[in-house]
Amino acid sequence: MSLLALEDIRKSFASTEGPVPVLQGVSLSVDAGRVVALTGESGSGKSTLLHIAAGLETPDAGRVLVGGQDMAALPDAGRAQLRRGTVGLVFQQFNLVPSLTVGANLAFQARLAGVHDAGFCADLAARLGLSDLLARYPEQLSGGQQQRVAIGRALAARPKVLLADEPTGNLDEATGDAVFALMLELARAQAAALLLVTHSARLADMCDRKVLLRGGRLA
Ligand SMILES: Nc1ncnc2c1ncn2[C@@H]1O[C@H](COP(=O)(O)OP(=O)(O)OP(=O)(O)O)[C@@H](O)[C@H]1O
Repeated sequence: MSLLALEDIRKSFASTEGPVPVLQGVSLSVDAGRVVALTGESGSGKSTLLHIAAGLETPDAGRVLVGGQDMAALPDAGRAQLRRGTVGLVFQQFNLVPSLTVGANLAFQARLAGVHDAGFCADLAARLGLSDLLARYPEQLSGGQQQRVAIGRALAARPKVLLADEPTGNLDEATGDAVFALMLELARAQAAALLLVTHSARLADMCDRKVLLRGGRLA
């Protein structure tokens, strides 16, 4: 079954010259244990599509199904619960909680979802090279360290659907490759659906499928 299904998604943004269509009928599904790379040039609408998949933005038309459930058909509380328990997000703004340590940030999503596992969290921290930073606060981290915390926070909650927008964009090549491989390994091991945006053809080649967004449609 598709854990994530986007059906004929359309989205325009208002501008002074009138509405600008960004997504013009995008359909995409990601099955359990599969990793799909979303590519496309800057401004092609990749982040917009990911935000819609996450329920953070509403499409003008089309449906988003998570685990077979239509996001728009759920009441706000149900949508929030689905997002908390099922969907993991790694976005370009890392949205770490500034008042919490790295360790508490790593555990944050898992605690919200009611699946916190201290051992798994510690293992993730080690694999992400964060073990020595657990007592620090986000403002005391580099951009790449913050990015790894955001990835760890999402992975620690063992989401069934993981959406990631250039998740290794702030990391050097060797670190980025290792972190990318970890995301793929866990998604496959946990039978999660992973949809990620990447500008790297090399990283996209490591995924099960590559899709290209161009002219508002998937090519
Ligand atoms: N809230 C908004 N209001 C108006 N226009 C927007 C808004 N969000 C995105 N856009 C426009 O929609 C288009 C797609 O933006 P989006 O961020 O989805 O592209 P992208 O493919 O993720 O780009 P990049 O690779 O540079 O991150 C762009 O032309 C952008 O200017």
